[in-house]
Amino acid sequence: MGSKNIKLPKINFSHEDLKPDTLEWNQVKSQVYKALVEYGCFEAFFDKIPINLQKSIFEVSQEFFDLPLQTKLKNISTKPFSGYVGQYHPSIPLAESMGIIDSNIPHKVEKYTQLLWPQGNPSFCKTIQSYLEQLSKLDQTIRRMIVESLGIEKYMDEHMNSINYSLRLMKYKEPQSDETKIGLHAHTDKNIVTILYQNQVKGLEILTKDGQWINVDPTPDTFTVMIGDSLHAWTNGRMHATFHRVMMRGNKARYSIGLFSKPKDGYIIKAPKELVDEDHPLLFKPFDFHEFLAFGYTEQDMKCDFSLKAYCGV
Ligand SMILES: O=C(O)CCC(=O)C(=O)O
Ligand SMILES: [Fe+2]
Repeated sequence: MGSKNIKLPKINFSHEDLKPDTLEWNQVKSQVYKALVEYGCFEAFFDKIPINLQKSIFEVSQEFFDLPLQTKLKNISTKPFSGYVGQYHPSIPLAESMGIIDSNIPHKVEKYTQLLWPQGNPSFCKTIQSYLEQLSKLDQTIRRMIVESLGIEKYMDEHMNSINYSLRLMKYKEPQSDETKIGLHAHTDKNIVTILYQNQVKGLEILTKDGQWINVDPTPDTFTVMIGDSLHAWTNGRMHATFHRVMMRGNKARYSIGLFSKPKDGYIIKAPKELVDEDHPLLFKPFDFHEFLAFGYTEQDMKCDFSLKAYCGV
């Protein structure tokens, strides 16, 4: 049941000088920590995406989804859920998505653009790159604050350098009836941190720890930040990984864009020893993210509520 009363915490990242060791930084950091322990999620007010980029990111996304199916299918990937996925599953026919993996690596976005538009599409390429460049600063600020809050600064460089970014464009068709239809089933993300942005069509819901679904209702300059399983594991359970889903209503298609920080190939996720003690026994055995990801799409995973626990719970 959706609850109308609870609202996600909203945190302002748009101070002029949000730099480590300032009063502003420490204030925002304590809000981030509190929100992530309590909800694993918050809304971030972030003004580094200029209005023209806020607009063009959805324009290029729509341009992509309007391509003929044959063209979209050129972006297929050997990694699960990474390339173009026409339908995640027959039970959620409204959803369609396109992943650009490791999009922070130079020339990756050029390569995807070239594949889809051999004649070139500089505005697609540039829009995706600028969006990634700006929004990844928010991801970095948040992860830095998390490491500081946990008092494990000696792992700062290792943690900051352990990730790559994937960007995923998503479209959910309008339900074409008065009913509410499922857009995406309830799940936790498997990566480190996810930052979601949507055109102004609502649909995202998150589950609170006490089992209430709350609607997320962002504005054009707010982004929804949530913790994935891998960061939950790395922090030995201190950061909550949020269950979320998409419910579609009304007569407008919903477009959303996800920025996913995720461990680099071969990086083993292992909670720092400083976070493990008698009161906080180790929750998960060390694991390889990409192997966990592959497990995530097996039948065994589909049957359990919390696949991380099934995969490597102690
Ligand atoms: O479209 C959204 O807002 C949510 C997407 C999502 O949860 C995901 O891709 O993991
Ligand atoms: Fe998700």
